[in-house]
Amino acid sequence: MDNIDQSVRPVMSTETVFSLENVDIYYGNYRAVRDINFTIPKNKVTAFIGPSGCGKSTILRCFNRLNDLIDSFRLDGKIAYHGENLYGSDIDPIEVRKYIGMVFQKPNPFPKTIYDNVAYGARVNRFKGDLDELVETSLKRAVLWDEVKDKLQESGFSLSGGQQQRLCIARTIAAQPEVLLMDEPCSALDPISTLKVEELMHELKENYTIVIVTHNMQQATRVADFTAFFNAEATQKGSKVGYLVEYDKTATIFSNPSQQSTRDYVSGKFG
Ligand SMILES: Nc1ncnc2c1ncn2[C@@H]1O[C@H](COP(=O)(O)OP(=O)(O)OP(=O)(O)O)[C@@H](O)[C@H]1O
Repeated sequence: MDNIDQSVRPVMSTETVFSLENVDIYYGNYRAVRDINFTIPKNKVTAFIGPSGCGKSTILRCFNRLNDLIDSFRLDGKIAYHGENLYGSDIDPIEVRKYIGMVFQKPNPFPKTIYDNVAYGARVNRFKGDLDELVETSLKRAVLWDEVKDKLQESGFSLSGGQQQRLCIARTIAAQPEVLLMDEPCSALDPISTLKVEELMHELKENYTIVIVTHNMQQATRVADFTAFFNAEATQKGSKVGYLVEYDKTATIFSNPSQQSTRDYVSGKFG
């Protein structure tokens, strides 16, 4: 088995946003991931890669406490956000989601106008500022403004898939989060839309910390500063448990990984 401890080097160069210490995640009696230790740096893009079922989405969803909505979910160990226990008894998961936004695999605009999609979170939070300005700034940051500025009152569904995904990113940004979690945000998009969302990530990381789950190796090399490779192994009970094999600069993971299983995965030998 891989020597895990030596290969999961902490990223020390920049401020840490999340740190995970001895994290185990369960769904009922089933342990989905085990012994996760690493940190997510601020204003960088971190990619999670690995074969299906190794726990990438499970871990991502822990960062904004989305798994709390699943009855059987349980987390052991600690996830800290800027040093504070994200699962502390005094932490309100709804507040957490204001700081840590999520963009999903399939674009999921609300059945509302383009404007109202972006303004939605601000209205819910009784935003006191200039709503028009917030909508415009968010659409500009999502690099969608020029394409929609003349049809803000049209339905979000009238947009193409790629535009809908950027609308969802604008909606997330409008809530003024610090972190953007993206769970395979391009898997339902055509190559041109994918490229636009990837370019967007480069721009957004100036202001946001981004964590992205992707099955697309090229995408990880294009967008991510750091990459975490997860794998899954069989347990004695016959189920599979996910674990972190290696975490490093993306260039290292793809060109000079320290673990053979990482090398095999990134070169397409399994997964
Ligand atoms: N709500 C749930 N209830 C029970 N088990 C779950 C639930 N969500 C995920 N799992 C299980 O946890 C394990 C990890 O799943 P997860 O979706 O996190 O993996 P993944 O690496 O993101 O997979 P993929 O790449 O296919 O999306 C899998 O065995 C999965 O079946």
